[in-house]
Amino acid sequence: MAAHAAHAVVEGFSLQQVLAVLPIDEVARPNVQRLSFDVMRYLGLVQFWVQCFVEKPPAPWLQAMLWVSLTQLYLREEDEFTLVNQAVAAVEARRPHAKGLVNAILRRFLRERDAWEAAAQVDEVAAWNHPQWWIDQLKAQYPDDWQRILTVNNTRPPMTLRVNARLMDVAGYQALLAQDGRESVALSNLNGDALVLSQPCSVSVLPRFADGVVSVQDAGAQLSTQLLDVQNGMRVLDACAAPGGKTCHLLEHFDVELLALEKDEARARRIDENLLRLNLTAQVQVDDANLVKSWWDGVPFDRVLLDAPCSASGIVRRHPDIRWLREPEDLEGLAKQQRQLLRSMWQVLAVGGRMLYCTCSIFEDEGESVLAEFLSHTPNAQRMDLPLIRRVASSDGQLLPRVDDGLNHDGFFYAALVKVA
Ligand SMILES: C[S@@+](CC[C@H](N)C(=O)[O-])C[C@H]1O[C@@H](n2cnc3c(N)ncnc32)[C@H](O)[C@@H]1O
Repeated sequence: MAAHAAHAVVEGFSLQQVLAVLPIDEVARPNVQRLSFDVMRYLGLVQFWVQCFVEKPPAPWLQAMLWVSLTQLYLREEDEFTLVNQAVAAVEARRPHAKGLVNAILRRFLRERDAWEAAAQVDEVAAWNHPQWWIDQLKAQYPDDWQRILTVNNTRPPMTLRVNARLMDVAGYQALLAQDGRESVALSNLNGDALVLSQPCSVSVLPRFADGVVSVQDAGAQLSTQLLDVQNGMRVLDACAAPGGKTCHLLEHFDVELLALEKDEARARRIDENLLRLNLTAQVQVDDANLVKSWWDGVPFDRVLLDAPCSASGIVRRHPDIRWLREPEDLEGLAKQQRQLLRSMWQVLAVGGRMLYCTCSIFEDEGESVLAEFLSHTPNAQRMDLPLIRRVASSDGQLLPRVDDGLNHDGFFYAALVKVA
């Protein structure tokens, strides 16, 4: 199943889509997921090996079986002979004639591992497991940090929780987790509500998850609530709201009148589900934020959160297939959407009000460039300093993905704009 999933991603389907439709036995699902996600993190490497060391390219599914098996052998997390035997058994069940070939290639890897690894070092795609255009873009933008970013992108993500400030504080929730034998680390350097579990688990076993005491959300995403600078009683718009992570976090802190807009109806239902579980209230409306006349009653908003659709280049560790699905040309289309949304949302912001523009991208084309273009055409927009971002990221608004002590978060771009008279 993991080989089918890997092959489908190479054909252009997202892993999430594919894993939702493949006939996977529920007992096997967590392992299929793990194998599929792992192979995405090492796809450049294992494709390079198959290309270099397998003389005649095997059929697509067999190639994908080799990618999955080589990834697991490379990671050295399981007994290598068990892995080879199981890979061969899986091939035998579907393509009996290819069993010998797969057995020979995997055993050759075990014998020649050092040489295979050394060969991959001279190929950037194999060494960094990202497409060449992505590596080049990061090198140009972050000459000192590109290697660190790519390394973080290839790690398994932490399971980060947000404790519902209306019901409990982080220390209280850590105590509940400890009663169940679960260790966690508070990310108080970054955000007062965030903690990382030492071992990821299913939400169904998290204490009081069903009662809304806790949600799953990256610590970088949790910064939007502080950066929007909301006060009780304000009228707030979340213009691109699904699945509602940022909407719910805001409502866990403030009593505001909140409109959550979302273009995609199916995704909008997830905002409702989250509000219900967390016992919070907002007006959820399915609409295109750009069609201002169709949804706006003409009363300006004190705060607007614009969490725009983007390449998701900052959350690659959580969605390791993204890098293989995106094309460099996608960035211009996304930037166009972002510029359009900024212009539309500016119309509904009150004078003196604040808009927070954010994306989960680390590409300049979707952050600073979009903002510079907007500011050059909008004389009544003033960019605010964001000391919180400067403290943890030493830049104006670009948070790069990190896994240091106390700073474990995805990559985000944040910019706060005030509308002057
Ligand atoms: C980055 S996600 C938002 C994540 C959300 N803010 C959260 O924290 O859970 C962007 C969302 O914007 C929606 N979207 C894209 N274009 C839109 C538009 N023109 N109007 C409204 N929603 C839009 C997408 O369907 C997607 O759900």
